[in-house]
Amino acid sequence: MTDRTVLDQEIAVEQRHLDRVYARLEQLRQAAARAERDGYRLARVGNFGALVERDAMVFHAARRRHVLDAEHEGLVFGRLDLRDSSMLHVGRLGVRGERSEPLVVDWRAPAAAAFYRATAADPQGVVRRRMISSAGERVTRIEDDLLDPDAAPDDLRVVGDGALLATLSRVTGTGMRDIVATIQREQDEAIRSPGAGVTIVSGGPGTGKTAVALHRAAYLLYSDRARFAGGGVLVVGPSGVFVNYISSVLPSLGEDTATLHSLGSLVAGLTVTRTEPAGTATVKGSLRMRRLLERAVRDAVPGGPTELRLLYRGQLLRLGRTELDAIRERALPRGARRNEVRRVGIDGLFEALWRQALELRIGNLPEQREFEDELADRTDFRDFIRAWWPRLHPRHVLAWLADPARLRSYAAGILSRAEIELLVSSYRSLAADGPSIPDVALLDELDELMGRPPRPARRRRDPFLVAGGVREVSTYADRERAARSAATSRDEDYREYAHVVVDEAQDVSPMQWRMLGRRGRLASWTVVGDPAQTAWTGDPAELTRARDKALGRRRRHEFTLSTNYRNSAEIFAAAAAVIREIDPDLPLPRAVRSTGVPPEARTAGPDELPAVTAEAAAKMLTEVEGTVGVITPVQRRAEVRDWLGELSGPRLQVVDALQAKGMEYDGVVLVTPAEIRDGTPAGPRTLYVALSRATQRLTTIDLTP
Ligand SMILES: Nc1ncnc2c1ncn2[C@@H]1O[C@H](COP(=O)(O)OP(=O)(O)OP(=O)(O)O)[C@@H](O)[C@H]1O
Repeated sequence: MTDRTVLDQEIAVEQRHLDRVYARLEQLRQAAARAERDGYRLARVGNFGALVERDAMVFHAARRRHVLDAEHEGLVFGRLDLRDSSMLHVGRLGVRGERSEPLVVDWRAPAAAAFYRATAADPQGVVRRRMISSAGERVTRIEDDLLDPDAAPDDLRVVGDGALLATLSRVTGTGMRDIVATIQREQDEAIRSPGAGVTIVSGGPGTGKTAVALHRAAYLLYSDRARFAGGGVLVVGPSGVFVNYISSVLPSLGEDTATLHSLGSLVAGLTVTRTEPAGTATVKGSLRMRRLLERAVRDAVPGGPTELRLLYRGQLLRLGRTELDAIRERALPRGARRNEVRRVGIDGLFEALWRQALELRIGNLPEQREFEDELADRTDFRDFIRAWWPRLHPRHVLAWLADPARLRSYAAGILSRAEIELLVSSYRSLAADGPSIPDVALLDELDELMGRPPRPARRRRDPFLVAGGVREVSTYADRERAARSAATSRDEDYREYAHVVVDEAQDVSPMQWRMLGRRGRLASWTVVGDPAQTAWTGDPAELTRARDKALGRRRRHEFTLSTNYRNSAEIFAAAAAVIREIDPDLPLPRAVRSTGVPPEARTAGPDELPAVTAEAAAKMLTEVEGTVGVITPVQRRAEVRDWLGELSGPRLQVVDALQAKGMEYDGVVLVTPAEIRDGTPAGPRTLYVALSRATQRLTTIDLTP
């Protein structure tokens, strides 16, 4: 028999199984819909037993239907033939046959772990591991690994080669793909690490840290749904571009309850995408900013009244700037929250005015209480209060920093002169540009420092109320539905996540760790990152302190990934050379795929740069089938976008070197790498990131010296 015939026969075997699975799925779908209808009918019987029964039925039916309805590209992707002659198929969800026999085992179930972990050295009872690729409902390809030849029966066939490499050579789409069919052993160990505590995953570029973080979120939701779907899983990435890129992975794994945010959108009501040069971001990320902001929130409102004048029973009551400042400062001892102690400030005014009225011996002076009521009724007094002690929103106070004199006075003695000037130049354009990503953590800090004006408590809707206001007794089904709807209707400012996943953690600044910590007080954590890629150039001890505080004293589990699945070996060699210059001993991952095409290095004079960039991008679009990223220094992004106007489209994206964090493109055109390297102290690391984004082709364009 030829190899081809054997392969076709084996494909036919798998096709029969897949047909059976799809037929069974259709049956289950119909049964689930029926059960859900019947379950609700049972509820109308109204006795307790029927309610419990209905509960169980609806719970299973509703959940099942939701899972079954999801689209399942590559539903079954693996098969294990075991030493004891049994066999199982691994897929995106578990499916049982009519006699409850497992037709597919969910990839997250313990029985499926061997699919990812077995090796020839440690076969874990697996004789043959088979990877099955399919398009829609058709099996297109199979690849086998014979892990335990001694235990293989004579008729066991082994076909195909290199499933992983075949997957890695696929073209990149606009969104990241799941890797569920080809998770590697070291990755699997991190994915299935215990749900409690802190799981820390590190590794160089392209080692699958993001992929691991997302598959881990899916794994946790599967392994303890009540806890993680109920409390919520928050996934945080560095930028909006990145969050967009990863947003389809969890849904493709059948999980749609996790909440994804970038560091610019974590605060309710904000969607900030503007990055800042690493130097400025480092200053804004320092814990010292908290002290600066503490000064700001205790300051007088810019443009606010500097004196209070009231005509009272023919006499002038007057408080000048010094008295007003003293009243404000007394009402705001350190730690007091400005929006919450407004009443104390107003009482201070009353007190000072009353004392003055006594001193002036105003005739017919009423009781102090009545005097205060009279003032409180007066429009001019109320207008004064609104101007002197307004309810402040964090963005109001941030806007105060646009005034260089104020900013300098808040920062004096806290930041160095050079640091202050970086802030002055950044905040000068705040009104025009809006806040940047590092500012979002400052806004969150201001929110905490100032507190919120007391608001009447909102009544919460009780998800367990059934018709007529009766509280449901048996609640499995409702809890399940409530958990799903909780994910969509969770308060924008929700802070009680059960698990927080932080990607690109090396770039989370101390101030950003504080912002994350506020949302993860009850959470276990998965933190993934690569210290070598950091743009943070501040005090490392400060960073460690802030991070440890956010993560708490929970037990830590550490994992390191060692294979670069993204870059061709040729491209990673160029990136490695840059990081080696500043860190010769850094352990680097191994790139497993070679294309034979080295990166192309071009140069251009300043005048030619626009044309050369456009030409290189156009060429790149013809050389690769998938996506092209044009990566620029932060300050050049807007102009490069203009240069490429006509080329822009779904396949081409222009990002600055900071937005490129975590991203992946088939082809990358890197504009003026020397400017990225030399621009800031974090330059070489930022360039290392930019150079390690491409899967197939890389072109660099530097200015001619
Ligand atoms: N086991 C795997 N099978 C197939 N593809 C994989 C596997 N692991 C990682 N990849 C692919 O490698 C690429 C890099 O993965 P990912 O973006 O998760 O790496 P990373 O470690 O987060 O990288 P970086 O630190 O550079 O941002 C992605 O395209 C991912 O799908």
